Amino acid sequence: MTGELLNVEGLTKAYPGVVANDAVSFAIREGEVHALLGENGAGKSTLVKMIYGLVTPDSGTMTLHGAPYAPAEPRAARAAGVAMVFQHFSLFDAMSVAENVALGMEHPPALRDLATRIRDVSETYGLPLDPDRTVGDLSAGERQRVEIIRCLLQDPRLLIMDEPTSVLTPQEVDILFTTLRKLTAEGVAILYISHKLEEIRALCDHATILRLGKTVGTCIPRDTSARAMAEMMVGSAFAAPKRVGRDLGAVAIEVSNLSMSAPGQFGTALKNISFAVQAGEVLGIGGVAGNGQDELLAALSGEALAGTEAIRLKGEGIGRTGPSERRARGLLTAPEERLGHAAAPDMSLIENTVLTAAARENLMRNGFLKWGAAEAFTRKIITAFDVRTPGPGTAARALSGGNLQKFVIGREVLQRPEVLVVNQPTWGVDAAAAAAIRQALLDLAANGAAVICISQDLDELMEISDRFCALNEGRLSDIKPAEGLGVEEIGLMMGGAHGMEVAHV
Ligand SMILES: Nc1ncnc2c1ncn2[C@@H]1O[C@H](COP(=O)(O)OP(=O)(O)OP(=O)(O)O)[C@@H](O)[C@H]1O
Repeated sequence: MTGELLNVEGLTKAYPGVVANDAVSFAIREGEVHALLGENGAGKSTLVKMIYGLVTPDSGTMTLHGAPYAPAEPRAARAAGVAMVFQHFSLFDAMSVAENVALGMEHPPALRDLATRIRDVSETYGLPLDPDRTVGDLSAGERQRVEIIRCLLQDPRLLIMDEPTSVLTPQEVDILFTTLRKLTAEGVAILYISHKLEEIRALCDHATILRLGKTVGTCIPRDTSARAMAEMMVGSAFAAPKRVGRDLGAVAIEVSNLSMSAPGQFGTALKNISFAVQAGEVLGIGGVAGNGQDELLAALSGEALAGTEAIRLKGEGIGRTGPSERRARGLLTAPEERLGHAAAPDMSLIENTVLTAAARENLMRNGFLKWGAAEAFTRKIITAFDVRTPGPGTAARALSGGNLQKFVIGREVLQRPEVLVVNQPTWGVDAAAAAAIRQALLDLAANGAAVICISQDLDELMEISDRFCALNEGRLSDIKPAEGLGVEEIGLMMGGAHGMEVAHV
């Protein structure tokens, strides 16, 4: 089980203004879980895309099982035994699990045979999944299993996983890790990208660390602390977020008996939600994604309209007020999905700044854009939030995931909101940058803003929230002070709707 599987030698890939991978070398052995660590923009995705045939290196070589390996496209990589599970799943909601799996196969068997094979793989690897279910009805964890099973049906020798646990409940993470350990016991190697360092310590045998496109070191995660790994990534020490004592002011936002029907077949209805947040306070809303988080954010942002009095901003009913008017009045939001929703992929960062900041930052005059002012504000975001990019004219889609996330949050924080609502503010963001974003949210509250943080990351919520509640199937739990809240109590508040799943291994 210790033979070398993949050897990467001097891989280089440059994009305009940045060398994403600069002579990267490392090796993966059969049967090991190998972590790829690095801060946002370090070059992890670019490296795995080259291994999977999605990006062609400018120079460098790879060998797989000792033979030259240079996949021109993913199909060639798959044929050579390399599979990849992406961060964003490419599944069709209206189709069944088996139909979705068939779509990703070169030569799919008859659906009935495929369903049997899916059941077999699902049993063997402890990944509960019914091939006949409609994908739109599945939780994020179950959707991921569709992708994993699609990969396993190809009998891979190397499985690449890009941030696989960011959408999973703790129980689903356990199921996934059990599956991955089974695979490695059979000699499959796993290349694992994640910013969750404790998970890496629990799962991975070796780690390679990238910084600014170069390999800067390796470590044995089990023997290295999470902080030491984070500091190897950044190249220096960084501060954990600090809370300062805060005086709470008047109620800034109040939601009363907010009910809304589900926006579509696969959405979640909001049921009688009530809460109030004072100036200077951080309210944390936990829960597994898909329990009404997006719908609550849409109701607060004004993308979905409620009854006038269902949402009150500084005492005034705004439930039927549109997004621009709410922004003008100081209620700002940053949705979860950064590409497409929070940012337009093909537009530059400057244009993306204008999309949400035009009114509050005074970036328009007589219907014309004040380009200089927009560029200056964009530069301010880039500097204050350490967004790694060649410049403000870069298209949003060219940023690494974590850097775009820093931009999206920075753009709202710097507009001095009176109420800020964020959904998964540090999704895909490295440890140091996540600490900086959390600090920015705390600072905002310290300066008198009311902050509502919707997140699946319980550690994050405990770190910054004054009070905590959870969304479960569109209902909000009781709201409790975050300090001293135990894991068990939090579990009860989350309702366990998706948490009781047990792997039949
Ligand atoms: N298609 C592209 N066009 C231009 N620049 C790109 C492109 N893809 C990546 N880059 C740049 O290459 C660098 C490395 O990006 P990459 O996505 O590999 O980082 P990463 O380590 O995966 O980051 P994250 O943890 O944020 O996902 C970044 O500076 C990024 O902006």
